[in-house]
Amino acid sequence: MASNITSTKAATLTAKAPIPPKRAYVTFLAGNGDYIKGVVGLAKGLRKFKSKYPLVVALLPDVPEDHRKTLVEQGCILKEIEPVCPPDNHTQFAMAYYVINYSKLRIWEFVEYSKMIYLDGDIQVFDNIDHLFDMEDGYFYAVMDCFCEKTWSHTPQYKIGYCQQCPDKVQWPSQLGPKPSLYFNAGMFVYEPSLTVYEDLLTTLKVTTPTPFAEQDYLNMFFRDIYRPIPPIYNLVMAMLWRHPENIELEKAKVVHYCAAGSKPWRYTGKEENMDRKDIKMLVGKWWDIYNDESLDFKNAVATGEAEADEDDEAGLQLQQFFAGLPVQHLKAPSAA
Ligand SMILES: O=c1ccn([C@@H]2O[C@H](COP(=O)(O)OP(=O)(O)O)[C@@H](O)[C@H]2O)c(=O)[nH]1
Ligand SMILES: OC[C@H]1O[C@H](O[C@@H]2[C@@H](O)[C@H](O)[C@@H](O)[C@H](O)[C@@H]2O)[C@H](O)[C@@H](O)[C@H]1O
Ligand SMILES: [Mn+2]
Repeated sequence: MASNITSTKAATLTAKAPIPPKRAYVTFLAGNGDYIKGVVGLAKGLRKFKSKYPLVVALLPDVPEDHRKTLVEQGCILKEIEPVCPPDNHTQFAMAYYVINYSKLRIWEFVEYSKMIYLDGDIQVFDNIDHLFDMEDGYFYAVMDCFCEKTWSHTPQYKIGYCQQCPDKVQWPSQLGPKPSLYFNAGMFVYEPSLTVYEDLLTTLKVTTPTPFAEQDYLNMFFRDIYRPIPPIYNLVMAMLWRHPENIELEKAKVVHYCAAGSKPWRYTGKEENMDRKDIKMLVGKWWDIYNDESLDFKNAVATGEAEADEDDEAGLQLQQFFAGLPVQHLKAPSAA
């Protein structure tokens, strides 16, 4: 009898126990090429800095079995997604392969998670960033991009030398209409999965003409009203090092985005423009240190019983100070996105 009472009581208690909101990092993997190395490196970097949350990998059907096995062995949670194709159009994407990046939109369907941080496979973390999950709900958080690379040569801002990183250097001419809204790099962002937003994203995409930066342009348009910039230490877009060094504190970078041409560590030759810089060589070396560190392999980390992440309160405080300094228009209530 006692066991029944116990089990009934336990069942009642369990039924009432609130389910804590689930959080995870998420990245995107397509093809059978070498981006697998980027994702393995990212999984090991998150582990090195004791993140409390798992890494989900949204992968396209063309990711081969051996790559999937490697990811599972590194403790990743695999979720296969169907490709998302933009409307037929003859847009010249900044990089031809950007067309596959629309498939990133599938991560809004991962509603088993209340909040996720998306990180490109060519990103590495160099500190614990779990505190970003505690930012106020209802906004889309990401780091502002730069318009100065020739990948932007198709845009009016590039043509007149305007960049949001230094808005006073070249004034936006009124004859070009309103100044462009703040624009984020879509290699890293903090978002909340939602089926209604997911359906809206896919429906709106059907009637949106594709543009050179593919899903990055699309996400900037879609989330314009709830976008909140976060400090560049959370997504060091490599070109900032030579385009806007005054905005960068390299030693404080918690997230580095190897997005400049020739900067992918696993393909690095040092031959492309700017790739012979000392800071680039240092960042590529730091990426390889993590990638080659066998103690960070999942099987070894489990064996040594890695400790839980200890929240970095100082970083959370600095983030609040950053928001306090934001112009008022970025603090307005979120509209339905
Ligand atoms: O062949 C590819 C190309 C891209 N990606 C994924 O798509 C993301 C966006 O592409 P990329 O980072 O090369 O764009 P960039 O940030 O350099 O413009 C990558 O980080 C990967 O996560 C991939 O898995 N396989
Ligand atoms: O599909 C469009 C891509 O656009 C972005 O990359 C670009 C962009 O940031 C430019 O500003 C840089 O000049 C360039 O180097 C960089 O590759 C995202 O990082 C990537 O994830 C993806 O969304
Ligand atoms: Mn990238």
